[in-house]
Amino acid sequence: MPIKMKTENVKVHYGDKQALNGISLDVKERQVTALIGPSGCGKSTYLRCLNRMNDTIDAAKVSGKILLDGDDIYDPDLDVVELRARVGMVFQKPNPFPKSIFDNVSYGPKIHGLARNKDELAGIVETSLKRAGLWNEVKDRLDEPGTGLSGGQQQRLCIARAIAVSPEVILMDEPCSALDPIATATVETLIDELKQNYTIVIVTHSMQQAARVSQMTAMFHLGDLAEVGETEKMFSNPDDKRTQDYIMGRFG
Ligand SMILES: Nc1ncnc2c1ncn2[C@@H]1O[C@H](COP(=O)(O)OP(=O)(O)OP(=O)(O)O)[C@@H](O)[C@H]1O
Repeated sequence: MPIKMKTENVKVHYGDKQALNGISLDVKERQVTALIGPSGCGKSTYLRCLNRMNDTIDAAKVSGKILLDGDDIYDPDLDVVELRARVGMVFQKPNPFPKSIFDNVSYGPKIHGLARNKDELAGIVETSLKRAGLWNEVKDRLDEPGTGLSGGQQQRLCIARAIAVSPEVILMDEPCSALDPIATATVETLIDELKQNYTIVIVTHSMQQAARVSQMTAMFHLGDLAEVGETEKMFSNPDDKRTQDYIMGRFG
């Protein structure tokens, strides 16, 4: 698979504290890359580098190179709003807007001018909800508030919202941690389907989830990239002792 995003020697400081010590990692196109590692090792910080979400944290200073299709995402000519449409994000806690199901999904396409008229907009909403595996459950109540859905449905709504602006990459920060096992299984199946069209990077605390959904796994430890490799190998025969210890449950 070609490389979709490339990071070279990425360092992040929060004030005096260094959270990432120089991460060089390639994210392959149309694959799921899982970021694993003990709490506080820098997984979310790294994820936020990929669409410049760390810009929104005053104390955060990012250095190093971050490339999307070979282009520097810190290029001054690059529009960060555009970048975040290309590299979308789904958060830990489902966070639908306090608006209707329809408006939650149509908001992004509207502000990015992706639809020429109402019918086109409705088409984008339908396609996005279908891709997120939510259409059948909500098609008769698109005017109802998104916040009235179950947790698992809300998370799929947030995934539909991310998909609606036709992203190339979707970043997911522990997207199932607030969901029950059944909703988790639904979202995991969805992630597996989404990789046909999108490049996905997911932070997860669940080794089982990483093993189930990802093709590549990157193991972080104290701000370093301990090891990266094919998920199958990482979970059966890791090279790094820190990975072995972590997946055996010895720390974290
Ligand atoms: N906004 C912030 N301000 C200051 N320090 C921060 C901030 N966000 C994260 N950190 C620090 O940076 C380090 C890495 O945090 P990060 O959240 O990236 O780790 P993580 O691996 O995602 O952790 P977890 O698995 O617990 O979510 C931690 O020491 C954390 O305390």
